[in-house]
Amino acid sequence: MKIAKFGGSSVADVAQIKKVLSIFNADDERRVIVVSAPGRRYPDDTKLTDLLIELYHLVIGHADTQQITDKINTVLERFQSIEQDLPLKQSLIPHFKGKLEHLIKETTEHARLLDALKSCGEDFNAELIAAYNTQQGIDTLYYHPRDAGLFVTDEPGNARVLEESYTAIKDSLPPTKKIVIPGFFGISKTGHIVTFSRGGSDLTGAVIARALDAGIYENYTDVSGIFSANPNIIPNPNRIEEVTYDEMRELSYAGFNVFHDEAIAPLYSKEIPVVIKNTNRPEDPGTLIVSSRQAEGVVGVSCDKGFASINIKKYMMNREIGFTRKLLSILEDLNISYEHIPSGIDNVSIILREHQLHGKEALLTEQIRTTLNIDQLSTEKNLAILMIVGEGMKTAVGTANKATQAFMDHQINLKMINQGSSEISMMFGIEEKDAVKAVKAVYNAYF
Ligand SMILES: Nc1ncnc2c1ncn2[C@@H]1O[C@H](COP(=O)(O)OP(=O)(O)O)[C@@H](O)[C@H]1O
Ligand SMILES: N[C@@H](CC(=O)OP(=O)(O)O)C(=O)O
Repeated sequence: MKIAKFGGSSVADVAQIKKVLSIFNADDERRVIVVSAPGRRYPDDTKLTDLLIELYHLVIGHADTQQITDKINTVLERFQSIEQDLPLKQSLIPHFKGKLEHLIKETTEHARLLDALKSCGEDFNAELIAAYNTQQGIDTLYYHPRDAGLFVTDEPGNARVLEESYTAIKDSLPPTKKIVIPGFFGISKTGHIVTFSRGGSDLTGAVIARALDAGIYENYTDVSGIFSANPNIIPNPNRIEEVTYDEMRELSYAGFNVFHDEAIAPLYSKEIPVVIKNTNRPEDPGTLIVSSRQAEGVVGVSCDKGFASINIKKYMMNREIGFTRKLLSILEDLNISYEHIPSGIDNVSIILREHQLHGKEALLTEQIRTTLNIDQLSTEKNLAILMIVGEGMKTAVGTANKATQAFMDHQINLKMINQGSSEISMMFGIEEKDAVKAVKAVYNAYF
């Protein structure tokens, strides 16, 4: 059995949706598809999810009724134009309109309203696509995550999948029918709609693939696979034929947004392979994500912005038993997650995503100063992290040298270097302003 997920670019308009359905219907093995909300049709277009977020801000900002109505209409017009062009005989627009108005009227808590509105993009799209396929004579069911058994934690905007979902989904979905499921959200045990982080429809597809023990998880997008660097920075980059789960997790974590980094977790323990394919060129082989491969050198160079570093210095830190534990418990108490902890004998840096500091920075630094009696503390922001990734790095000699030489040749100030014990990636901390230059320089050094 194959589970396929189609991203926003694959369902942005009628022409794209028809390509999706021809892929869906071409193979009986392809039983469940997960769809995103309509994405951008042209570069300056707004993703439907972003229109829904704008609607939320108007509602909570007590904008006048006309502005809210206009935004609801803008959302509905995207679906209406899809319906008209298909054409769908029985309009779903009155139903969608009622649902949006009901949510706005009845949802009092802001975080809940945001999640509920954000979910409507994928939800309406799935319902519409299933209805059209049925109209075309292929009996197709639409399954809301509530009915599919996709249960998640209750953290608005950042849901985690609950383990019990896997059996619930297996038990809920009829084994012989074609099914369309909206991506990006699940249902908490208190019955609330909770969304994943942005790009999270990839995760929905992965969860369904694992629950149904799929032979393959196909992830359809607008590029013919994963490239060794972001194609928006490097023109015509090298296409990766095969990449491991571990390599992909590192690459998507640091900016390869073509596949959500959390989507690897449900798949790797069951060794369900993933193929990244192009909806516009389904005949292209794409990129296969697998558990192991014959690896040589570096497979990809990724870079992501928006990091901060808290640099701490204390003489004799290396002799102080329990220092790091106390430091980490401060982060834990403030519910802050970190990314890397490069350290020296008398200093340690905590690298985290800048958004983790929002509203907590003063408290965090104050607690570190007072609890740990340190000598110096400084915070650096606007950092980028560049990663070179490859299972082959374990055995290759001189890999780091190529990157550091590239930084030197291009006058890029290197703020820190870190290599995890798995030796499949190396992280370089640089200033955000150097990010594009650095990717070009390092990519050219390896490819
Ligand atoms: N290394 C990479 N390989 C392929 N695509 C990448 C890479 N890094 C970034 N991208 C971008 O990811 C995009 C696909 O992801 P996304 O926009 O989320 O698609 P979808 O709407 O299908 O989910 C590509 O169009 C490309 O611009
Ligand atoms: N629509 C959501 C979820 C998603 O996965 O979208 P896409 O498949 O277009 O990346 C978002 O924009 O974040």
